[in-house]
Amino acid sequence: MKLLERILKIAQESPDKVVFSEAERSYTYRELIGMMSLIADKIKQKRYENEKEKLRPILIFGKNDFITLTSMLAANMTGHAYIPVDAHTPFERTEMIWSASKVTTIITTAELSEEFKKLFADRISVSADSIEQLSVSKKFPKINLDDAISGDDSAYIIYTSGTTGIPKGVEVSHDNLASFTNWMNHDFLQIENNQILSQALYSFDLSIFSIYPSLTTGGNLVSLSRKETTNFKLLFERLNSTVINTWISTPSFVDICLLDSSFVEKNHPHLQQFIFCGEELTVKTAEKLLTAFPSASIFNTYGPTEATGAISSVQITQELLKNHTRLPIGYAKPDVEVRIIDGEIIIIGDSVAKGYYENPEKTAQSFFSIKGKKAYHTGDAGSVSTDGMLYYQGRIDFQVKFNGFRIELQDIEANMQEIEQIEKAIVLPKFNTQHKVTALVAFVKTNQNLFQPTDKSAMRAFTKQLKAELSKTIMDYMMPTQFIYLEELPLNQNGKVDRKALALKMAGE
Ligand SMILES: Nc1ncnc2c1ncn2[C@@H]1O[C@H](COP(=O)(O)OP(=O)(O)OP(=O)(O)O)[C@@H](O)[C@H]1O
Repeated sequence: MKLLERILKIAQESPDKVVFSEAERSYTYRELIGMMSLIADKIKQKRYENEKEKLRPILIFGKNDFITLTSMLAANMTGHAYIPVDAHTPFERTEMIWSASKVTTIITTAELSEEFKKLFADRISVSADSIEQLSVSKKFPKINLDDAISGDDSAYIIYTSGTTGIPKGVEVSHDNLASFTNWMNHDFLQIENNQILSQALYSFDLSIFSIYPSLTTGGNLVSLSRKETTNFKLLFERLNSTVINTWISTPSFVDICLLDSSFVEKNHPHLQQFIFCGEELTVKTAEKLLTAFPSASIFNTYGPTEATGAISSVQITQELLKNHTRLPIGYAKPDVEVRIIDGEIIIIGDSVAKGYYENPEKTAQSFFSIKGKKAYHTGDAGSVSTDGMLYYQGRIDFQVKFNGFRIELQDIEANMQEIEQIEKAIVLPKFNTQHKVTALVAFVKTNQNLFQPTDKSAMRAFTKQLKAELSKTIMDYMMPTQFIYLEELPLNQNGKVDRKALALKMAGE
């Protein structure tokens, strides 16, 4: 059954059930289908020069809101893949994605500045006002899913930044997405009338953890706007006035929430599970979370965009926390095999995406096949235990040579985070003009109130103590040469620690 058919079935059975909640308004499954069919009609009215053009993906430029979500689904309904681009994406990056994807249809759901208006001269604009047209009729909309994507048709193309800075579009098929969705619906807690947090931008593949499991099980997406995620006061107002059962975010985002004393089980008794992906879940974050929410289940999941969301998961228990300094990333989902080849995690099977859109060269570098099955080089170092538990050991491209020694930067970070006074640490190499590493710089967020940022002598004393402590667990040649203390580590728009911003900071020092 197509994913959209599953969503339609739920909508027909429970049209008045709430499917999506924003701060100001909620929407029902009937409105979801109504809005999809309204946008699909607009797409169908577009004239194409030839049949090939007609099949090209649709770029959707908008915020995390109901009209953007329904535009994405309408694209799939009319047989197109969608390319989600967040409305806050800088113009140049948007232009790069627009030209790399060679799209002919663009849907915009947010207000556009003049330069964007010019770039998207030929666009379908969808505004929130159209929803009001639907409210007039209470009849269930007629909808035809004959043209909807299925099988190996592409569902979406998500552009990741890529190490070169030129965006690469990961092309994910309907069946990739169905495999992920089925796994999510079976391997985690099954909650009736699930209220699922939808916080990740649609342009980040963490968003599929919320969208598809929720829509295919009759859940409600509790959607946080950018205004809410970037404003502490608004964020906690919203969180404290909303019921959430399933939490999905990066570990860095939950770290922010844990800063507020209101983020505890007493105030959120319905929050039953936390699912993390996208970056390393540290022992510290997991411990704090289990202290704040002792009855909740915490899952660490792992996967790159190229393998559709996540491919492994494990519940983080007190027992695991006791026995590990670096948490495992779990057991592979049933239709995926993980092998470690030359220290690198290789993912094989149904989750592996189709490749990089319109980029055969880059596709050939990372995608290959093993015994007729699709396989992907993750670029992550890892190991597997005899019982199949997967361990992550950092990005291979985060390995550097310093004074002749091969050093894993994330290994230093993990050891620093073991130290009680350190919340989070990021270690970056400093290069000279010959691209040789000349120093290792550690950016450190300490526990609150350890010392005043202006108190240089307290800072020096702490650095000395820190080095002494660290020298018990890391080799001399791994010791960072410089320690920079920050009140907060910057996050990128996907809610992961922004290493690029830190590197720029370092260059400016
Ligand atoms: N549970 C986890 N623990 C440790 N690392 C993780 C975990 N989940 C994901 N990752 C890291 O995130 C990577 C996948 O992230 P994603 O697909 O978003 O691309 P990215 O490389 O971070 O982003 P971009 O290419 O846009 O810079 C994985 O390859 C892995 O390095």
